[in-house]
Amino acid sequence: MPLPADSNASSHTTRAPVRVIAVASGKGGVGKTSVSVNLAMSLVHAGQRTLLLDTDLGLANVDVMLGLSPQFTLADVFAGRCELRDTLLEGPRGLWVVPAASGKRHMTELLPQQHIGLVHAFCELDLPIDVMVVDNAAGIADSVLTFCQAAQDVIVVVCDEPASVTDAYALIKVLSRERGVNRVQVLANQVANANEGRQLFEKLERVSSRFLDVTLHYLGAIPRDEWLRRAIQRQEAVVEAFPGSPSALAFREIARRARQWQSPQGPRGHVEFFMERLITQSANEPGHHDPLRSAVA
Ligand SMILES: Nc1ncnc2c1ncn2[C@@H]1O[C@H](COP(=O)(O)OP(=O)(O)OP(=O)(O)O)[C@@H](O)[C@H]1O
Repeated sequence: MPLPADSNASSHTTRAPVRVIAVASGKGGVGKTSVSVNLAMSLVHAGQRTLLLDTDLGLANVDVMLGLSPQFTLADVFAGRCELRDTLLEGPRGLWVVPAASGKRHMTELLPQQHIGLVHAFCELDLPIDVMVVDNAAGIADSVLTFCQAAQDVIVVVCDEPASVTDAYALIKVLSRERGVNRVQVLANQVANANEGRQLFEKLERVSSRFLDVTLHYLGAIPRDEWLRRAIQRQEAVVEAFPGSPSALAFREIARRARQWQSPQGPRGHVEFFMERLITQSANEPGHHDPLRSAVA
């Protein structure tokens, strides 16, 4: 897959930092991948050059949801069979996708340095992108925490199930206490009405503000929508397949809000610091090396 013409041509320019949005949920099956895919696609519709990164190294499915057939995945990169740029796929309307690998259990057991190496390798890809949406695995594994910590914004997806709310709280708790994340966006999915979404948020907010040093923002709600299921069956984003459906309209509104987020004033942690630094540097600088390879060596 050829990279865009200017992907290696920024040795003298300083680019605006790429906005990195991590999507996580705690509990599995709440709609995290649907949110990642449709948020990324809505950002593309809004003219943002977007990369969708699937980091669910155990149960990847971004590529399946978009009907893409990867030749290489992150599993091949870690096994030394290809470079990170070889995994890049072009999805609908120029959305860039980096697929993970499904069913490779050992991929879930990577070392923290390898997660960080991966983050750095992405920075050095130097793709001309404005936004990177990171679809995380369910749970609170190290990889999830690292990608959320490295992102400027974290979206936690919840739905109206007790386990979803308690697992979302558990995720927010470790992000806040162990990784210094102090700002989280909450997105309610599969809601029956707007009230339900707001109530879900308030439930989480009440307990978080009491016990944690973190600010939760209500990003909004995506309705339970049969059109979204149909889109999944067609292996398309609902915003592409059924742009007038209730969930597609909601995703467009979420993307509009996400585009208005202020850039953070300063680096939040060392991973973010490195990301911002590396993204604004050229990949062609003398002494350029492949941090992913060093990290996995
Ligand atoms: N807004 C919605 N309306 C209707 N159905 C939905 C909605 N969101 C998700 N679903 C249903 O939930 C299923 C799981 O969604 P998805 O794969 O996005 O969840 P996930 O949290 O990424 O799961 P996993 O943790 O297994 O990766 C979808 O196949 C779809 O059928």
